[in-house]
Amino acid sequence: MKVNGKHYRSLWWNSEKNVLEIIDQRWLPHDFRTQTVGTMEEFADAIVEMRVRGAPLIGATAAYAMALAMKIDPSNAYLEKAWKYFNETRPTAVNLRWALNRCKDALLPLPEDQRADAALKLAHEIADEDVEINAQIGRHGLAIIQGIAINKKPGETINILTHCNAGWLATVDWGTATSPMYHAHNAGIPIHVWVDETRPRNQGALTSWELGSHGVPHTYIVDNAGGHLMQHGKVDLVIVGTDRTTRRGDVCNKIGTYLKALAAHANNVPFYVALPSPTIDWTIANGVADIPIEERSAQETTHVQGIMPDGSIGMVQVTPEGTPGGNPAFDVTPNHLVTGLITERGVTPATAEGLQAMFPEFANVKPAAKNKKTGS
Ligand SMILES: CSC[C@@H](O)[C@@H](O)C(=O)COP(=O)(O)O
Repeated sequence: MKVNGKHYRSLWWNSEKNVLEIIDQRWLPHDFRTQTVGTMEEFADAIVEMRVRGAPLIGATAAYAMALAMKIDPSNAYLEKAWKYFNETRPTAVNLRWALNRCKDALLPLPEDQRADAALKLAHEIADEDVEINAQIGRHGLAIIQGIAINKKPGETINILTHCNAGWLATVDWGTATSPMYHAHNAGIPIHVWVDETRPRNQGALTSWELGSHGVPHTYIVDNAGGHLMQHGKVDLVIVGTDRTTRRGDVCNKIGTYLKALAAHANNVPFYVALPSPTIDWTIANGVADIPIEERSAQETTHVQGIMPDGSIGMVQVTPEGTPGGNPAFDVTPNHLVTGLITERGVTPATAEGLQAMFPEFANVKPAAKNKKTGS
């Protein structure tokens, strides 16, 4: 996607310096800063501190992290150590484990002297695949938006609500939930996006920045406005992303998504979830019982970052001194509240049968004994 007229992915390989470059998302939307990531600690920190964030981007970053690990030490022991080290960075987005497993499975059979090159090649492949997957999600999501447009008057705007940032910043490019929006906008369909602010980290500000850069009309709203807008017919559909989808179609996404799904259900508003297949955890069915929910620092709830009167980026406290804050970062929306899952292969009902029909190669994955704390 474009930033000040220049095309960027959310991460890219700098072949002159032989390092990964990322956008440090902690400073957005106020400042566009890029950063090179060249050590194991920098990779882990980038994920933990949410310099990179969003399930698919976390997965792609982890693949580059494994490439670095293999450059440092291509032994089996270091491969296992790196897998464990990075797998513990964030617990909920299953794309992290998916990417680490894919790297491990591909690298273990290789002789050690081939692993560093193979790992880097694989990381590039995972990043490129993510872009293609998200473009496909956009094409399938576009068909849904076109279906809604048919029932509108010519030129009438379609209002879409989204939560968090499941945009190009959360992926390598296009985004998941935003990809149908970009495709619809590019196709000349008049859309307008209600952007939930998404407390406590305000990922909605990232979504607003993205949509604004691409010229997509949007309005930033407080998290609690969605139900009211739906009651008054001001939302035609909801599209959100997901960090982990179970094999029966329960979806785990940024905290507050569940409330949007409940409101959508009560108001007959279609509620779609856009996801690349690496976000599906085929080993679990019941998302509420089995998906590990990340609990982040209370400071993310008691403080808010923004532009200070002197133009610098600063943090202000919004609660009385010493107020305890609770910060579960994700929630689970049960499958019966989901109208459909928009995947790279098409749109499927959020059911075990629907997902298995779309991805038959995973039909026989065995349920794993789970460690709910780590999801592994
Ligand atoms: C395409 S991204 C889907 C999800 O990862 C996104 O909606 C989300 O919840 C991101 O959470 P974050 O905590 O900002 O990493």
